[in-house]
Formats: sequence, structure tokens, C-alpha cells
Amino acid sequence: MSLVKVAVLTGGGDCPGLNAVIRAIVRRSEQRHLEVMGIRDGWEGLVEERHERLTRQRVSGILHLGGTILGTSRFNPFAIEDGPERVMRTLQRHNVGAVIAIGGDGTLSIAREMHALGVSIVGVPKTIDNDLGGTDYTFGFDTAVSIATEAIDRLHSTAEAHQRVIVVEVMGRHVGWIAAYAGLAGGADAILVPERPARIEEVIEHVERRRKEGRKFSIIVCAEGAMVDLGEGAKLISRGRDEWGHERLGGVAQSVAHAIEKRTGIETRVTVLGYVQRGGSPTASDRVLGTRYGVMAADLVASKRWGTMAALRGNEIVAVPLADATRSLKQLDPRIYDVASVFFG
Ligand SMILES: Nc1ncnc2c1ncn2[C@@H]1O[C@H](COP(=O)(O)OP(=O)(O)OP(=O)(O)O)[C@@H](O)[C@H]1O
Ligand SMILES: O=P(O)(O)OC[C@H]1O[C@](O)(CO)[C@@H](O)[C@@H]1O
Ligand SMILES: [Mg+2]
Repeated sequence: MSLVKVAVLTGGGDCPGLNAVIRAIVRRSEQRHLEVMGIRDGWEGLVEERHERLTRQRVSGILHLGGTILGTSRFNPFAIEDGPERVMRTLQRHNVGAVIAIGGDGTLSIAREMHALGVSIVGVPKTIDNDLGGTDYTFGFDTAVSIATEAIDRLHSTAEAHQRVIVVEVMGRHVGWIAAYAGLAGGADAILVPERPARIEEVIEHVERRRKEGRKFSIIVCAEGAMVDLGEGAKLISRGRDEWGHERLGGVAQSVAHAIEKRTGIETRVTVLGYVQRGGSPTASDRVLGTRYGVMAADLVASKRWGTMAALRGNEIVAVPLADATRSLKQLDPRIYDVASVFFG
């Protein structure tokens, strides 16, 4: 029996759990009589024909590893001349019957457009930010929250010892999921997120109230995309755009810390967690979620449910249209922020 060949790629920023998804796709595909071809560096590998056969042996020992054995990129075939045609030529030349795209809004938007051009494709949602539509949670989010929570725990003891305010900046370009979850879990004294524009005065009130009650340190958690009014209206603090047109964030914690120190006289320090939130081994929960997505993705290929994406709804893994993932950002659940805010100040 000739096997249907399925190409797997990972695109966009890396994310803990990608290897768990790849391993699960390969293992389930074996059961479903599918052959798996790993595409190097996202969509770029499909244009430039860089790939390798993925066997059970090749994916052995990768479940717990961070990064992606396939490499990733932000390459967009629609941004180059003949890009989509080259992708389709590669698929035909290598007799590939289906594609599984693992990625965020960009990678899955490309998948959606390729599907519209007739490519048999399914998706898997990926991002530590947890801001993709169509699914309750994305893998990688739990790991990022765990790392940020551990950091907040550690910062508590040093902040208390020195009677300082520490402003911790976490990832979250457009949403405050990581900030709210890690802030709640770490007992933050204020949390700043994009979804709830805040005035710096509110943060200072929390810090001052604590000081009056004898608690001379505070921990402020801040999403990199937080909207904070520092006196000129609530706005994003951006350092321009990267080569892909993404806003380069980072710096909001510094501005918030500067304002707090200036107004309260309390020594204030900044910690920007950055890429440690994205690197390294996934939590058990992300390994489980990534594996469930991978098994579902292979099942979607086997049952030819093109144009769909594996998603989590409640505790069920289901198939949703690819368009659901990319239609709009999934903003932070306001109920989570409301619970976290009970503990502010
Ligand atoms: N709506 C869109 N339609 C087509 N291509 C898009 C769209 N949005 C982004 N892209 C392109 O998709 C590529 C990958 O997007 P991006 O870098 O945002 O990765 P991603 O998969 O969304 O992961 P991340 O979680 O890191 O954002 C980029 O080249 C980007 O230009
Ligand atoms: O520098 P890069 O790779 O674009 O990644 C930064 C971005 O990655 C994200 O974590 C999404 O994966 C965003 O929160 C952050 O802005
Ligand atoms: Mg994106």
C-alpha cells in the first residue's frame, strides 16, 4: 500500500511543546498509515525544498525538549513572487498529500490562504501568549506562566529584603494572559495588561497603601504590551518595528518603574523576563496538550478534514475552522483579571 505523505512545519516564534506535537503527529501517523515529512524552517522550507523524513526513531527522545527540531521562521510565501506556486510545486514534486502547519496567527493565516488555493491542510495552534481564537488554551502558555511565576516568587524575597518595588515585565504583545495568570499565581500587588488601560496613579496608590500598612515592598507585573497612562494618555511603549512589521515592545516596565520611584521615593528596580519564558522544557501540562493536538492533527489528515485546526474546548480536543483561529485576538478573560485585582494594593 502506498502511504499518503504529510508535510509538517513549525512557523513563527518558538514555543515549549512544539516537539511534543511533532512527536505525536509522527507516532499517530504511523498508526494511520501516513508517512511524515518534516519541513525545515516553516514555510521557507516548502519554497526552498528543505525537508527530512520524520520517523519514529527521529522523534524519539524529543518530548521534553524546548525549541523545535524542525526549526522555524517568519517567512511568508505570499510575500514573494511565485511563493504559493513554489509551495504547490514542492508538494507535487514530492508527492505530498497534506500539510500540517503548527503556528500562531501568521502561520495559520498562511495555512488558511493556502487551503483556499486548494492545498489539503490542517493546523495546530501555537503561542505562549494564549491569544489565538478558536481554542481555550494554546500549548506553551502553561510553561510561560510557570516560569514567570517562579521568577515572581524569587523577586518577592529580594524585594522584601531591600524594601524595594520591583516591576516585572512578561511577554504578551497584544494580550495580558501571561501577566494576569503569573501575577495572580505570584501574588502581584498590581498587574498591567493591554486589555485594561491603567493610569500610573492607580499603581502608585497600591504601592503607597501597602507602605502605610507597613509592607514596604511591592511587586508590579506588567505585560510588554500593557497600556499605561504615564501622563499623556494610555499608550503602548514601542521601539519601532522589526523586519516583519511586528511592533518591537519592551520598555514599559522601565517607564513604570521610573514613574513610581520619582513619585514615591521608593527605590524601584526592573526585571524583564524576555525569552526565558519561551525557551527550555515544557511543563507536563503542555506536553499533554501538545500531544493531544498532535494526535488530533494526524487524525484530521486521516479523515481529510481540510481547513480545520485542532482546538481545546473545555477538556475536549475538537476540530474548528482554521479561520476561527485568526479571525480575532483572544483577549484576557476579564474574570481572571478581576480575581487578581482583589489582591492589589
Ligand atoms: N493575516 C496574514 N495573512 C498572511 N500572512 C500573514 C498574516 N499575518 C502574518 N502573516 C505572515 O506570516 C508569517 C508568520 O507570522 P508570525 O511571525 O506572526 O508568526 P506566528 O505564526 O503568528 O507566530 P507568533 O506567535 O510568533 O506570532 C509572517 O511572515 C507574517 O508576515
Ligand atoms: O522577538 P520575537 O521572536 O518576535 O518574539 C517576541 C514575541 O514573542 C511572543 O512571545 C509571542 O511568541 C510575544 O509575546 C513577543 O512579543
Ligand atoms: Mg503572529
